[in-house]
Amino acid sequence: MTYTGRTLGVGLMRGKPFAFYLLCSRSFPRRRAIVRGNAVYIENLTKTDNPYVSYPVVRLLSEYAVITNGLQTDFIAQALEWESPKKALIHVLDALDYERDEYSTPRIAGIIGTDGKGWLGFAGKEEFWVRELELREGKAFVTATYNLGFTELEFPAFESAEELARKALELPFEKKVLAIGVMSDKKWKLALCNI
Ligand SMILES: NC(=O)c1ncn([C@@H]2O[C@H](COP(=O)(O)O)[C@@H](O)[C@H]2O)c1NC=O
Repeated sequence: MTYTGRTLGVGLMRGKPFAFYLLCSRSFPRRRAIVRGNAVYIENLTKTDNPYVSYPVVRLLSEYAVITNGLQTDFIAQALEWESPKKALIHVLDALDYERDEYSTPRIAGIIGTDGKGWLGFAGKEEFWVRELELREGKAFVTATYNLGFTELEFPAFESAEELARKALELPFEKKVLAIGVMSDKKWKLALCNI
């Protein structure tokens, strides 16, 4: 199995756009996800000065859901008030850049639209990209902080956000901590699942 760190996918299941966030962590496995209103936050439960391990991970807007591995979630959500998903990802990821930690951890970000569109972005030390994606039935486009690049997975079928989060937690990656599932089914459906 591969260690991918924070792993993020966007896809389409039975015509419904979905996103998942799989938090894998070697260094800070004691975390939890908390839902507050239209947002989800990751809270680190061990004492540390590391500024990157507690953050807003999901923000649900009327037309878009934003999911990322850092504080860029809220900046991207704000930028969507005046610009396209593609430009919001380019501007915010370029401005914030990769994390200044010992791994130069990339910032990753995903957006899904209620209309079935999807976007992924990646800001690493050596690599920067933003992709506008044609989502395909039963598949997910996925990226991660480490060792994955950009790939497309066959995603196991699910009926609900709860099942989506459970399936994300079954993906064959190392050191899984928790998963979050978001799908658009008339309104946003959101679920959390711990290992
Ligand atoms: N978003 C997160 O949940 C998160 N967790 C850990 N990091 C960063 O990545 C470094 C490596 O963490 P790990 O060994 O758990 O993969 C940490 O020191 C921290 O700077 C994170 N930053 C980005 O992914």
